[in-house]
Amino acid sequence: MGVFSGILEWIVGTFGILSLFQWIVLFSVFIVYIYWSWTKNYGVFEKQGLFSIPPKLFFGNTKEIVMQTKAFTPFHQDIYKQFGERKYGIYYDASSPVLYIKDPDLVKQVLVKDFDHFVDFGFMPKEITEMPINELGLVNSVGEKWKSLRASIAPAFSLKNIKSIGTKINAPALDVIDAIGNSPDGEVDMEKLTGHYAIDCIGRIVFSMDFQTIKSNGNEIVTNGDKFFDIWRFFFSTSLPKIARLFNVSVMNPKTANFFISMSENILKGRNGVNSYPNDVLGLMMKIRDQKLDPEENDLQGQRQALAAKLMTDTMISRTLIQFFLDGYDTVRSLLSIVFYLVATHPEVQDRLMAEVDDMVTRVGANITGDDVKELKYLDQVFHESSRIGAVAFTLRRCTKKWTIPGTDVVIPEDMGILIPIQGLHSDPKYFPEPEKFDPDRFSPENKAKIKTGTFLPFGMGPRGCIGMQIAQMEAKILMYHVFRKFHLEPTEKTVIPIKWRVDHFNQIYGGVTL
Ligand code: HEM
Repeated sequence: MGVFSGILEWIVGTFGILSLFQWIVLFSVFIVYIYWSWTKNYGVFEKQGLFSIPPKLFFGNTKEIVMQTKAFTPFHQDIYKQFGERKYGIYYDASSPVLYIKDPDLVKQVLVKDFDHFVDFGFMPKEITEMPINELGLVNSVGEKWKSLRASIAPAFSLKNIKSIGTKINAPALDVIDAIGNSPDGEVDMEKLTGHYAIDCIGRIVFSMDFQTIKSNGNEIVTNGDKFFDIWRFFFSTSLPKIARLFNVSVMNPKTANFFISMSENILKGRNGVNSYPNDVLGLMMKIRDQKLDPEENDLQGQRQALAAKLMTDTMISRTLIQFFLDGYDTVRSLLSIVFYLVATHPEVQDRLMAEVDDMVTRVGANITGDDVKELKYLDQVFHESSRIGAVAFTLRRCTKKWTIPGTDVVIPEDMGILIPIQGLHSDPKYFPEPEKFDPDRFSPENKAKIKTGTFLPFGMGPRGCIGMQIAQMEAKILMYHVFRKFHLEPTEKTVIPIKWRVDHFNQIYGGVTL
């Protein structure tokens, strides 16, 4: 409603009250403009010899996703197959041609070697990325701003600086154990529970607070976290960025964004009054801001530390805090749901995993630390294999400096998107034989070394790879340890086997994960 009344206000404000004829002319011009701007790029790269999957009017190659007739994972696995043995080609994201890269060496080149040409994410057109209303931290930052921002907040995400992270996460993991134990019929919705766990981990790691999400079976944080993305806003803004910018339509649900902004600001205000630095991520960011970190001996690190202090304003701190909710909730919930689903449906894996966990229990009991986790080798294999099967479908970069596809004369212009098909690579039998099989031994120490670089990317790769990877892995592994220390999981009548994906969500299992 807001958009349409905005458009109407703008028209009336600009042109005054119009006659019916003028309305018809205006509407026709608008339709012709939309059609032209939508289709003007179709076929451009094909003339230079690149293969493409023929685009459908308005949808490009995304019709099944937009119409929700196919889930993200199988959709992207099929697209990957359609490119056959080609190393790259053109994929149409609605009206935009995107360079689709299949070859792992080229993937490495884009994400690491030639990173300077691909600094920005390509999930949103540049026009809307830079709108203040869409500015929610690192993910949305571009160019030099991103570089400085990432360098300044990196210490807050490193495990070295959160030494007690493992111990902190034991508390929410024990709450999960209680919730499973208290389930009256022995049936547990693991998807819901792992989501609550992800929120409580953020509370402990970032704020040293108990949000009590698990204990109270949900709260306002979960309700808002579930509403962060409005699909219509995303499609509207990415398909018609100029109009979205004109009418200030944000990609995120503004009420939800405001909820997290004011929550983060309030916690920070409360802390600013107290002259101490608790041992958590917020405490670390405050130390960076106040230049209270131990000085670095190395010159370069010292310079970075000084730069970080300059950038770490209160606004920056609260934006970074939101990042934890934005990126650390849904992702962790999805991955942990997949872990538990896959283990429950593969008893032989569960037996081996429980044997390893039991051995650790005799030594450390319920108080596992980050260092102990490193010794759980099979658990690590199970985690990696689950993240192969349950990875996000793709990641996107935007070309920030003209780039020539190696060995060709084809020039990729600034602002063009580059798609890295994570799920396609993970499901390619060339790199992962029998890809549909859940086989944690692919990641045994001897096999892991054989995995080709650029083919396994659950957290992306290179300077723009996932900054929360270590935290996410620790959260997942600690919970796996506690759950398999206490329980044996089995599918229920509700469990859909083999795995199927929901069409209305990026990465959730069809039928849920009731175990
Ligand atoms: C299982 C959990 C997670 C998965 C599978 C995941 C996956 C990813 C992927 C695939 C990317 C894109 C990387 C690329 O394109 O190279 C990414 C980026 C990012 N992730 Fe994660 N992530 C997870 C958890 C987290 C957590 C817990 C946080 C923060 C607390 C986080 C923060 C971020 C941020 C800030 C970026 C953007 C980095 C940048 O712009 O420089 N992620 N993540």
